[in-house]
Amino acid sequence: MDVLTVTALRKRFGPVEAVDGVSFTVGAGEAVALLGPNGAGKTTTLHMVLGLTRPDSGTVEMFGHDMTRDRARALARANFAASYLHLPAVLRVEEVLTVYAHLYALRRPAVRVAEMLELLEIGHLRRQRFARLSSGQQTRVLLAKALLNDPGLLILDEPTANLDPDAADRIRRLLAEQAARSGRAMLITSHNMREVERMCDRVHFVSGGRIVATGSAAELAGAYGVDDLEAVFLRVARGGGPA
Ligand SMILES: Nc1ncnc2c1ncn2[C@@H]1O[C@H](COP(=O)(O)OP(=O)(O)OP(=O)(O)O)[C@@H](O)[C@H]1O
Repeated sequence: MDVLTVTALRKRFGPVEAVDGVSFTVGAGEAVALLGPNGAGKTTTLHMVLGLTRPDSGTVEMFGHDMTRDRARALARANFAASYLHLPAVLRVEEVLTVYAHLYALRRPAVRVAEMLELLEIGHLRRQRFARLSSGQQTRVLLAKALLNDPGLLILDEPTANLDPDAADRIRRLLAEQAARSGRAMLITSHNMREVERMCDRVHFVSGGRIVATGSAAELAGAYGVDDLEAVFLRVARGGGPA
């Protein structure tokens, strides 16, 4: 069953056709990546998926609910993390997570917050104000917030952008293990091709607001006659086609 169905999404900002007819699905337990050069339309697509940006046309259906008509129910089983999100800066880490645990109407908020502090290895930061954290520490708190409601669909805009290689590796493992165990679906954007190779079952290359290539990392490398996704990216970004 598909948890997310995106159909013919379009969004124009003035003269810029940011998203120009994007369609894809994410199945239960599937990890799907949107890749592409800066300005390709990935974040705009994610924001339309989340109902943060209203599409000019096209539809988004999440867990069978239409995003325009029934946003609250569509999003009840989803969550989102991005390094540009701002959590309440003056609150301490534990307080931030507690606010979200209540917003999500979790049954045992204190227990769940404690679990997330341990899972993301941020227990030692629980009394620090969010604004005072390093960017990598903030990323962990944002991921803790995104996992609080045990989402069936986790949407991540560059999930490890601020993390050191060791922390990024641990977070990738954590997300992949959790997804495998719970059947969680993920929709990810990333500029880290190895991350995508490791985490994602399917990749959509976006260029100029359109999906221009789709497949698993191995399928795409084969189609373009190159060794890995990084090389596919360079070919696609520079206007090259399959071999
Ligand atoms: N709110 C906005 N107002 C005007 N133009 C916008 C707005 N948001 C995005 N754009 C434009 O839409 C295009 C797509 O931007 P988007 O952020 O979706 O790209 P992206 O693929 O996520 O890029 P990056 O890899 O740099 O994050 C860009 O040309 C951008 O300047």
